[in-house]
Amino acid sequence: MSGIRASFGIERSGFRLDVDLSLPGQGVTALFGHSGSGKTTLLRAIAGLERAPGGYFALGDEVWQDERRGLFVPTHLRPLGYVFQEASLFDHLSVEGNLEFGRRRIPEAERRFRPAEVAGLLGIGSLLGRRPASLSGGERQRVAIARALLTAPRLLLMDEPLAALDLKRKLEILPYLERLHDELAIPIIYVSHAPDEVARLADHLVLLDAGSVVASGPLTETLARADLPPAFADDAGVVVAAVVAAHEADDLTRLDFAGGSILVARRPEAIGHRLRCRIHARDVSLALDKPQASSILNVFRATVSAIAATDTPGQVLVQLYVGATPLLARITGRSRRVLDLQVGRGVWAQVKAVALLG
Ligand SMILES: Nc1ncnc2c1ncn2[C@@H]1O[C@H](COP(=O)(O)OP(=O)(O)OP(=O)(O)O)[C@@H](O)[C@H]1O
Repeated sequence: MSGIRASFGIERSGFRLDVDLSLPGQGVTALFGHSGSGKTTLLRAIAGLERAPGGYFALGDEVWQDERRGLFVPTHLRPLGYVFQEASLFDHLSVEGNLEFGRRRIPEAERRFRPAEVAGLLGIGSLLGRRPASLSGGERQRVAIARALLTAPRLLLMDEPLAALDLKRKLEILPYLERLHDELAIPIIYVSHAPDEVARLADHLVLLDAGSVVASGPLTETLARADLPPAFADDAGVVVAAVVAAHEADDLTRLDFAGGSILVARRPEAIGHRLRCRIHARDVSLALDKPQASSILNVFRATVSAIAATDTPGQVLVQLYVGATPLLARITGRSRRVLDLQVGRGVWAQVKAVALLG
């Protein structure tokens, strides 16, 4: 399958969704934006639950909607799975009954997974005899995802599937979502307003603001942009793909990335394990000379590639490259002047904190 095309103009009182997107046909695409930016409306339009003149949607060469040709496949005939914030399970059926319901919705010839396989993937094999009312929020959500998968979807839509869960349940379910990502060849469109969730799971990122797309591109590249609207600069930071390279003395682990390595507090993962790290722009500071006596372990030679204003008076966002890896640093306008930072200039970047995303 090649990519996904989605083009919608949907008018509401005081709000207009206006998007024309080309998305990859595999991996996780995150729709990210503030409350009211139109994420759910876009997901509903993709599902065929919102209809407006001129709408177009295609998954590879399967066109589900092309209003100009009078084509509109109704939601129940679209091979998609939709997982909501709150799992809507049938309480009168056991977990197994709920899964069976999903499987029976489609003809035998179209079934792609066996219930045992899906139950294994989502770690719910021991829950099959239970009633949904006796499950935790995280378990219910895993059952809802399993049921959606048994309908053999060609596309999985997830609307803040973790938002109703507390942190402990969120952390419990994230590895299962990662497994979906790694083991299934089903594209997932994932709505979230939690930056860490997006940083951990997504491959492609769409930023929505007031119904419009302000950026759409590969996750690492898009997060590293210094020119995003100020509303997104507040929480600016990059995601770096790294691999566990060595466990060192002093309870440290060394992670290698394209262009360097970074030391973090000792990790349990084996050498060779891949991890994503998030480095916030506010945790990166810059110097012209290599800092000699510093408590900060991670200092990199870097080259300034862009400088942009933020909406915080007196602060700028600096994009730099450490080898092939971009970083962002949020510094004051005064520091920029004192250091005479210009595009192309070599600097030393000190990274004060690294968040490991598992
Ligand atoms: N049924 C509706 N009728 C009229 N306006 C609506 C309807 N549903 C949503 N809206 C409006 O459309 C806009 C976008 O809403 P939407 O739910 O898509 O945003 P969102 O980004 O998903 O927000 P959140 O993160 O809070 O879920 C909002 O201004 C909302 O008030």
